[in-house]
Amino acid sequence: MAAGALHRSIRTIQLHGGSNDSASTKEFGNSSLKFISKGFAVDVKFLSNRSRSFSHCKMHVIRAISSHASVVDPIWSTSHVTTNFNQNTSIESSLILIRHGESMWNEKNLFTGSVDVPLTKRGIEEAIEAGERISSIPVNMIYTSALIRAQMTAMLAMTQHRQKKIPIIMHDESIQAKEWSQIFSEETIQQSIPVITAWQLNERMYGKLQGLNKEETVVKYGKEKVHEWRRSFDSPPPNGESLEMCSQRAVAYFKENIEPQLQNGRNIMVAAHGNSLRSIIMYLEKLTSLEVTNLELSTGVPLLYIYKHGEFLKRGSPVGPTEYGVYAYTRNLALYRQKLDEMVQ
Ligand SMILES: O=C(O)[C@@H](CO)OP(=O)(O)O
Repeated sequence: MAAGALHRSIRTIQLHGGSNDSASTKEFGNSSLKFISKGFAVDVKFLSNRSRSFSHCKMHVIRAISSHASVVDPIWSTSHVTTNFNQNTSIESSLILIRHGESMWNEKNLFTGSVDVPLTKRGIEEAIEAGERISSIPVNMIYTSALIRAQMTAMLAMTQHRQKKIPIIMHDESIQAKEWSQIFSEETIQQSIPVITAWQLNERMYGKLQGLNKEETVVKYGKEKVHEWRRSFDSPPPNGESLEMCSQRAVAYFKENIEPQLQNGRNIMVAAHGNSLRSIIMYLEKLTSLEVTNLELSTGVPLLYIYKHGEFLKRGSPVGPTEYGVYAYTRNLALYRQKLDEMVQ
């Protein structure tokens, strides 16, 4: 990333990050400060520290290194990633969406929602197979929900990636967690992929249906009612979230956090859930509330979108690294794959 671009992005962090970026206040008396913010290791020098508020303090960014390692991806070093902060409309990036592999409650046919259940052996295999399918598609950053089934899926999928970078979960829950998970080798950072976890991408909260058997629920409440709870846009299950409510947090998160990364040329994988992804797909494909009722997502099947000119172009699901079709979609994908091929020779 060009230095100017990096500085602009840090300024954005100051403006929008504010208190979330809470640098350790005990360091405020110093004239300089190091901190990690939104995946950037930042060195700053304070020009004025009269304000006690971090977000209002005037500062000069001396150095900012991406701790979101693969943002500056060596394999992409001559590509658009280095030049894309100037709103270049030719920027193109890949977005992979993947619903987690089969979970232990999918297997038992129980409503799961916000309950944090792991993958079955089959789910693990699905995640690995998904990884093979996307193994030649660039991934610079990963977003997952806060739930283990999505996180397992992302991690297992990345074991198959030909780039061989290591996905590392970013811990932003406290200043200490941030400090204690720092990496001190730039080379190691470059070999890592940041994994951002966000509760907003969690499965819809299924209310009083959580833990109930789906078939038994149909017997008790009728097929129509249960279908309405499961697939309608705006009818919430008892005490739970409707798809619309789930969409209010998931799509808002996508727009605020993921879309800007795509706009900056970063290739993203999102590992999440049937309904949080349905709501995101509804946004990407501009589906109506009626159309989304027919949208079903299989476990462990990755979906590829190309982001270009502010539009999301659906590219279906890659079949595998040996399949040529998907890489012919765009020149960048073909070049990326070619570089991977050259690396193994
Ligand atoms: O139980 C759940 O949390 C979801 C996804 O598995 O089920 P449904 O398909 O009914 O939305």
